[in-house]
Parts: sequence; C-alpha cells; structure tokens
Amino acid sequence: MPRLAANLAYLFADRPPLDRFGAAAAAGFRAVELQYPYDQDPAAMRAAIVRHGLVMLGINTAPLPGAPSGIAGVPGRESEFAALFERAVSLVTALGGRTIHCLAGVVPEGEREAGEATFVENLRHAADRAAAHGLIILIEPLNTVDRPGYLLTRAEQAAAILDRVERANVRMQFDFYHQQIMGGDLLRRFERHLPLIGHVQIAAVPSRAEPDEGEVNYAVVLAALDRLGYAGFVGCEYVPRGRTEDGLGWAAPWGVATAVS
Ligand SMILES: O=C(O)[C@H](O)C(=O)CO
Ligand SMILES: [Mg+2]
Repeated sequence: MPRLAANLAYLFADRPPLDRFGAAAAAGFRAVELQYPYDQDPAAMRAAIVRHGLVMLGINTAPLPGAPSGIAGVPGRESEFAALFERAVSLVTALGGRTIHCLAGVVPEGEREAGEATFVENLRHAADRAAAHGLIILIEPLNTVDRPGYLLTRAEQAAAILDRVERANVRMQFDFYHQQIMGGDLLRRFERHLPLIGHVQIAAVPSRAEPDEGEVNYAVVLAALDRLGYAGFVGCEYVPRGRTEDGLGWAAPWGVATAVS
C-alpha cells in the first residue's frame, strides 16, 4: 500500500511550522517532507519529528534572492551552489532526513546546453559529498506553466541527465502533477523511469488541489505504484481547498484520516 508523506510547506500550512508535525501525525501521515525550513530551529524540528514518530524525508536547496528556483544548472554560479548544497547537507542531517532536492534554476533559451552541462557537473560533486552522509540527491522536472524558463521540465530529460551524472545516489523526483502537464501518459512514463525514481509527489491537475479532482485518476495511479513495485513514500504536495483535515477523504483508503470535527 502506498505510504503517504505530508509536504508541510503545503499541508497544515494554517498552523505555525512547528505545529504541523503533530497535525500530520494525528491525521495518520507517517512521514513528512519540508521544502525550505531554513528559518526554523533544526533542534526544535528534530524534537517534533521524534516526538510524533515521523520519518523525515527531504528538503530542497535554499532559494536565493533573484533565483527562487535554484542555481544548480546556472553556469557561473558553481561555487554558490556548492555553498548552498553544504547548507542543505547540514540542515537535513540535523533533521535526520534522507534527501536533498537540488533545484536546477531558470536558464535562458540559448544557454540550456551549457546549463545542462553545469547541472551534471554540480550534481557529480554534490553526489560525492552526499555519499559521505548517506544522503540521496533528487532532481525534479517542473512544468513550464508554473515555472517558465526552468531548466529541467520532463522526466525524459531528467533520465538523460542522470545517465550523464553516473552516480547511484542521484535520482529523479517524479511529481505526477508536473509530468501530467508536461506530456501526460503518466503510467507508461513512470514505469519506464522507475529504476531512476527516488521519490514521488502528487496533486490534482490543473488545480494543484487535493488529488481527488481534475484530469488524473489518483486511485488508479496509487494502485499502479503498488503493482509496479514502487517502495518509497508518496509526497502529498498539494494546495488544500480549505482546512487540510477537511480534504483528506481521498486518503482514507491509504491510512490517512478525515477530519472528525
Ligand atoms: O514545486 C514542486 O513540485 C517541487 O516539489 C519543489 O519542491 C519546488 O519548489
Ligand atoms: Mg514537486
């Protein structure tokens, strides 16, 4: 059965950050992912994770002023990326987490080949650093509607990058929301890339709300993940229509509870 993880940048976001861990555990989530928890106290977050018996998954590399979508694939910013990555390693290690999503960044049309080469080199260096801590690096293709100009947009492109990086601890984060927008054919593409996939995320398309509406049938998708042998967590990275608890009906078959009040 798919194991659901709460993305606490999106879910329970009506609460202060430290209160979201308990809310996720109370709803039945067994794991959490955090995105950008750089302004929070790592020891307090770790204590909350342990207190609520949660598995801590991953964080993202931090955004920079003028570069909210990262710089891992931006030529000329390699030393800044190395520093960003070290910061992510320290934080995720303090949280007891497992993965760092390295955001590639926005790269102008004429520089995308150079951007990919930079991304590959940066990922190789980062992978070697990550290996020393037993960490996995994730790269995630994002859709061009929400992120115009983002370097990494399709699962096929991510697979080609991973092929060039040649490091087993660098893997693809397959977000069904983004990949539906960038070509669809979700189950075939997921299966084709499964050996490279390190994490999965879901949200309705096109609303990015609870995965119980829109053009993707997530009951079918989640059953397929099981059938195909995906053993990782499924990150719930959606924007709740209202209170998170009130929209969890879709997750009841997967062990997460709906609101009682
Ligand atoms: O937006 C997404 O889908 C990502 O998972 C992310 O972390 C980039 O902000
Ligand atoms: Mg995502």
